[in-house]
Amino acid sequence: MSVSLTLKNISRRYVKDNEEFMAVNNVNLEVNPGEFLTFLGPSGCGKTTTLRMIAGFETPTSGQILMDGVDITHVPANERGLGFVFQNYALFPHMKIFDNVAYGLKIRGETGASAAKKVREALDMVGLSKEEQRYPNQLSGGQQQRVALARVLVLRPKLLLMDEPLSNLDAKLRLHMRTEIRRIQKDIGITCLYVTHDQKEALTMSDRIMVMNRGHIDQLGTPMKLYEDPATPFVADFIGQANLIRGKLQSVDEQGLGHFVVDGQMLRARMGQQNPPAVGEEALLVVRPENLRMNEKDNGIEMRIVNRLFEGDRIDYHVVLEGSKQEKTFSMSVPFLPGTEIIDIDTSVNVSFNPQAGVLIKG
Ligand SMILES: Nc1ncnc2c1ncn2[C@@H]1O[C@H](COP(=O)(O)OP(=O)(O)OP(=O)(O)O)[C@@H](O)[C@H]1O
Repeated sequence: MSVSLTLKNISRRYVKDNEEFMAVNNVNLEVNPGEFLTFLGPSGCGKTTTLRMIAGFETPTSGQILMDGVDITHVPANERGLGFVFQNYALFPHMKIFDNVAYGLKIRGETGASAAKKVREALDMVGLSKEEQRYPNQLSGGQQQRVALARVLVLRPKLLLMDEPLSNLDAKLRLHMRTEIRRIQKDIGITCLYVTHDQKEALTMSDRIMVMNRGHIDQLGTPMKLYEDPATPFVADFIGQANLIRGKLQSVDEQGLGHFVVDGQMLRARMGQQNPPAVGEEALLVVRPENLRMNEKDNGIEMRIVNRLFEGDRIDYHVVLEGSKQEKTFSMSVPFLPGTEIIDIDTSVNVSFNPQAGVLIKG
């Protein structure tokens, strides 16, 4: 059983330092049944507040929340039938894993054989059937996190809400748990809303990502769409690494490529679909470090290498536009393969890219 969720013009106002501000500002969202949707953004952008309003722990200042078309805006949290997993997943240390998972059912008055069956099913979902007689401190951090998930899943929630559930785990375990959580969510087919400030986590786990910036949605889309066609400089910079190069859009040719002038030099790039600039306007070219090439001439611009970082599998060159008013350093990431030529700092190079690998946006 999976449900849809709709947010209609949801806002939340708070008072901070005696001033009112919008922590969440007019958010509209349709979450599809069975979807894994992530709220991504920097600290303070309103992710947690949005999730807490869906959970029923906060009341929106205005707007509506609908589950399968039914208005739940004012339904108390414990009547919404949702499961919430926090980053602090304190298990009861004196209770066996089985009892930790059974606890919620017991509170509801469900005990006996049917409750035990549900507990075993939940433990099975998270792959911990064999551990039911152990205590939390006998399990690894990742296993404990899965118990926390089982404890929520045993209640058969209609919707799973997760707020930074992996942030207390070490880096390696975090990577492993990304795959685990996604597998479990897919197996059950439950609709899931997930909060993180980690863009890699969002990219690898989500069906769609809602990028939040200062209380509003900057962009909503699939991970690939956000990466390839960012709507704003903020999204371009927050998702992956991006070079943002300022210039002016001179014209758009019959292939749909924008002709873009940067310090008197002409470059061609794809027009952004989400937020294209107008001809004659100042605009930004977004090009990823891995898409820049050296000395291939076509669609290139003269730059000077100012730094070089060896990263093992790649070399990261920092380059600047020679004699430009743009004092920014751009980044070019070149795979380090056998025979790769190493270029010295201070060398002038022609830095180019395939026009399809650059995108022009307003900014
Ligand atoms: N109860 C509250 N009273 C006043 N301000 C609040 C309250 N809760 C949150 N805020 C403010 O609202 C803004 C959004 O907070 P929120 O916790 O939703 O952000 P977030 O994106 O989840 O960030 P983080 O990742 O740091 O939790 C922040 O500026 C925060 O300080």
